[in-house]
Amino acid sequence: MSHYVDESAPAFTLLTDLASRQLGASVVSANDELFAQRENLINPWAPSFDQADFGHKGKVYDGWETRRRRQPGNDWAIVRLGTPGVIRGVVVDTAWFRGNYPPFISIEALASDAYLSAEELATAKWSTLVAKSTSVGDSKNYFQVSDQRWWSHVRLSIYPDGGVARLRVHGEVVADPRFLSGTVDLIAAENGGRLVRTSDAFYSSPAQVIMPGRAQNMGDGWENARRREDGNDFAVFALGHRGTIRHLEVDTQYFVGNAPGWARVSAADVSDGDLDSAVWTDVLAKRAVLPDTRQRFLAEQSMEATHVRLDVYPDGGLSRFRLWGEVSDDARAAAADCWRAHSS
Ligand SMILES: NC(=O)NC(NC(N)=O)C(=O)[O-]
Repeated sequence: MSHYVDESAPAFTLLTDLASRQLGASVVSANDELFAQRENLINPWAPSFDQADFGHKGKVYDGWETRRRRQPGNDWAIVRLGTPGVIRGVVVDTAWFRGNYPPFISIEALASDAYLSAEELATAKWSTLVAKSTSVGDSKNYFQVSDQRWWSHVRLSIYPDGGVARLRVHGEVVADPRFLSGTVDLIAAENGGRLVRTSDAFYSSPAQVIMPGRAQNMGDGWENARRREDGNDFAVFALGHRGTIRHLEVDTQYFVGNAPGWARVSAADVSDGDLDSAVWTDVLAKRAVLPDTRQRFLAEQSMEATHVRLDVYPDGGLSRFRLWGEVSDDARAAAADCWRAHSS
């Protein structure tokens, strides 16, 4: 599940993929999927292709593919996002679809805090985020979005038919404030936590360690390269909302021969936005950690924080990182304002 970083891609691709299966998204419905199943659209890994792989219905593709259309109209698929969010850009990846990609696509969205059925979605009111636009085959097609509202579902339309390997919907999580009460994971992507800096994401990105649930394998965590120079690897995360950390989880499961020897977690209140002058305070002083073990620690400091820095020594990977605590009252009020202000 490697989270490769493409330096030439637009900046919005560094934001959370709200449509990823890793975040809990699903492909609710599609009008056709004869050649290849719609669920492939949201696989977190890069699309693959096997020249020799044919099934009963034709060439096997790692994507969503409809039949050749013989009637007027167009094909579509609907994705329920893993969490609601403001969408900053969309990637329609037609990897491996060369003679069967859709020449045009469009993206619409809707916002609902209900669990809408496929039937309800079919008759719902959709807003256009990307008007009908050209797409090319075997490529990542990037579309910037400037709308400021939050959305819960997107509809990808393809004209007239064809195949799309992946749909990535990048943006900022807008957490439902009703679920920010009590003890929550302040760094969880589903609560708005996000990676802002890292020393090295050679094999896979630290953005994965804040995804929901347990890691499925080593590829579902953060793995840097073997460090051959001085220093140590690190990742800096913004918490979804300012809060007080009470206990932490440093989970090295699946990292058997490549777990860090030691880890340290420090926190800062960067409410002024100046990360470069942040003053970091240890919430977990540097300590030895075990391989392949979910380790829980009490926070050594009670302080309000907006950002957290995870240092690993000298290098090494983690599968999950959790920071349990309470969102501060003013941050929860701000989240409620954001939920209301951005709703459509
Ligand atoms: N070689 C193909 O990909 N052909 C067809 N698609 C599949 N999946 O077989 C088609 O017509 O698009």
